[in-house]
Amino acid sequence: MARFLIVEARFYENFNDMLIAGAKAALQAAGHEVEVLTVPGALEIPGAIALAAESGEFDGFVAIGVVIRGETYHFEIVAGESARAIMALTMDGIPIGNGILTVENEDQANLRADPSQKDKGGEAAKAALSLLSLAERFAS
Ligand SMILES: Nc1c(NC[C@H](O)[C@H](O)[C@H](O)CO)[nH]c(=O)[nH]c1=O
Ligand SMILES: CC(=O)[C@@H](O)COP(=O)(O)O
Repeated sequence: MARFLIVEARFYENFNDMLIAGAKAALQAAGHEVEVLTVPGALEIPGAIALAAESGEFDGFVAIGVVIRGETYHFEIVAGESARAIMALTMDGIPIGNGILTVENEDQANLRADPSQKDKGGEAAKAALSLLSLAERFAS
């Protein structure tokens, strides 16, 4: 059994609840323990994962959030920088599944968040599980 931390940016509650349900279901179906940590926005997710990884309390992470395009360049910053920083942590060997939706509107978010439709939360959890298996396989 491994310990997973879901780090969620609680910006759009209803979509987050669905993404978290999908992620939890996938992790618990695989027999793992899950905790959820909440941060304000997607830009805070990588920093929170870095701090939690440093603690050594968790074996893997799932980033959950929703970024919906607004009127300004802010969308590109939040979507791009959160993904870039998560990728940087992954390249340091931290198993992370990225379940941050970056969408044009709420309809797109709903379709992707719903566990009975695209289930992107579950997909991100499975990606984290896959990276954790690789980390264990290649551990020296
Ligand atoms: N616009 C969205 C944000 N913006 C907030 C930032 O993530 C961050 O919390 C703020 O800039 C303070 O550092 N966050 C989301 O998760 N989703 C958005 O659509
Ligand atoms: C992530 C975004 O683009 C959005 O939440 C911010 O909206 P705006 O660009 O209209 O300030």
